[in-house]
Amino acid sequence: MDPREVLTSVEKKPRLDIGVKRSEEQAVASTSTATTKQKPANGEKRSKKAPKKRKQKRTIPEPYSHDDVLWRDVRDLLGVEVADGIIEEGKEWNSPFQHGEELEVEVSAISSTGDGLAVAPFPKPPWVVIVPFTLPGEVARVKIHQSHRLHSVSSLLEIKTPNPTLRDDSRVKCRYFGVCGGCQYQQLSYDTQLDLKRNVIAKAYRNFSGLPESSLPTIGTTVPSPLQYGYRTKITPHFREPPKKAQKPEGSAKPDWLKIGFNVNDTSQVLDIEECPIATPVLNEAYGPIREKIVSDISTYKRGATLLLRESLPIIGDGNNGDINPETTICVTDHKGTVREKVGDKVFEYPANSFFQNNNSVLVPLTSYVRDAIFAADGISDKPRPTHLVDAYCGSGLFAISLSDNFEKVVGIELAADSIRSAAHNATLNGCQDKCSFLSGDAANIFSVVKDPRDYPRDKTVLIIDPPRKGTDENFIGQMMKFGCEVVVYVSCNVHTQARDIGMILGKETKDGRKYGVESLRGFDLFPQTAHVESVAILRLQ
Ligand SMILES: C[S@@+](CC[C@H](N)C(=O)[O-])C[C@H]1O[C@@H](n2cnc3c(N)ncnc32)[C@H](O)[C@@H]1O
Repeated sequence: MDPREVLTSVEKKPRLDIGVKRSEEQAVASTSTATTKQKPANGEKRSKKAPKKRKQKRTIPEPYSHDDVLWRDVRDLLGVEVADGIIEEGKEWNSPFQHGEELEVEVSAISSTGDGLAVAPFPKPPWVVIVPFTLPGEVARVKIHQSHRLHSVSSLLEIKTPNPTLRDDSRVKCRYFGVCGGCQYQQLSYDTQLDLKRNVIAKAYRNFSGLPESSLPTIGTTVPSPLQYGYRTKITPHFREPPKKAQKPEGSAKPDWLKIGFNVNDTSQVLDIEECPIATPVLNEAYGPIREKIVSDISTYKRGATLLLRESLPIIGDGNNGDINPETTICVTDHKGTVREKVGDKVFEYPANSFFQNNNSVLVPLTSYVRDAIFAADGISDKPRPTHLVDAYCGSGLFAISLSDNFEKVVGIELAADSIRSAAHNATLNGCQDKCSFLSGDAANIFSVVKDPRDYPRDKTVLIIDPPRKGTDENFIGQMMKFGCEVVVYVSCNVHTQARDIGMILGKETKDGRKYGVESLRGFDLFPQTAHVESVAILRLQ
């Protein structure tokens, strides 16, 4: 069954007291963090009593950003024709709500950003209210705190009628859930989370690829993360600078103004957080003493700071120290330190402040899936077996090195100088330095390096693209089409820019007039309990 059907067409369910009790607690937290009555966070100017009518910023969101994705969902929920009609009349900024207004709404859908979406109740004009931490079918009391184009953002005061089919609050493992902006889905079953993520991919391709549904394969079920809590190997809690009139803290007690943690949902206020259940146990153990040290040293900080906690295998001597006990891990906090991690039988070292995937438990399933998909046609079609691998946006060499056993020659390219140094070092660490080379520079430069078909025969070459959230660009895609290798794997942490790029790729032809088709498309859950999804598309020349 299409997960959307489960999640958007929910019959009314009887009110359940258990849901009400939790939401009362949550209401205290949500109201206390989202209204102007609350003391401002450290370093922020105290706002005077909020005016009833706030000047509304009329900003159109950056394409493919979080706000743009939300906007598409708002437009879909109102109905594209209705929304476009209001835009034509120039009334799309006329919010029917006052700042601070409280009302009851019925949530009818869940957005790709993980928020509940409700249509403003009659007699309000067509308008959407965004209600965080709620599910389709739930009736909630909310407080409006911002208005944008055809929608207003609210904070949740109380869930009056929970959706008992989807919600089970006993699943929630974090005491900050419902206030912290980190997780959206702890109240859901893990299967529902995976279904929702599949639906996000479907919507992204509908909204951003420009491709007819018939040109895409059925989107596969989302591959689960082996760990659903305790998986994050990196966290970056932060705190703000002490307020000017801050008293020197007495003894070891943490002053009230000092909040060390993550942002309150949808705000820039810091929520004081003592533990994070999605982070690994090693990070949580290290975090308590780190917090205590900050409290005792706080008078030495003139500014705020972002902490870094990253799980690592111990590195002894030059790092080439043979067998590593995978059970023993440490927490690296030095931004300039080195982190060591094992993925399957490969070892990776990288600078603590550089990019590496944050959920180690799912990296073997992810890299094995990519390998199996690349060789899926082997022995079935008359095409030659791939022998050469080009890893664009290679970071510290995760894909290049993990898959190196399956190829004769591998090349990676990466913009960040320290990551590319690590990739070369990792090739040596794993004994594949003779077949792997790594180049520093913009990803598009790789095509001038692999252009000689004697070095990289097109029919035996695979290209992996794993760009940052903004996706790749026209220059890269143009050169990739001229290169025209047999298989392309596009891995992305932002399925919306991936959909845009794949739409572009499918609209172009290689030099010899061939086109790519999408052979498979599915999500990987690198971020359980959150609305994020990693999307993997396999493209093959037709
Ligand atoms: C999502 S990460 C993927 C890294 C690697 N594939 C991995 O999984 O560990 C994207 C990488 O692209 C790099 N990057 C960003 N812009 C780039 C560009 N124009 N050319 C090459 N690399 C780039 C970033 O530094 C980052 O390491």
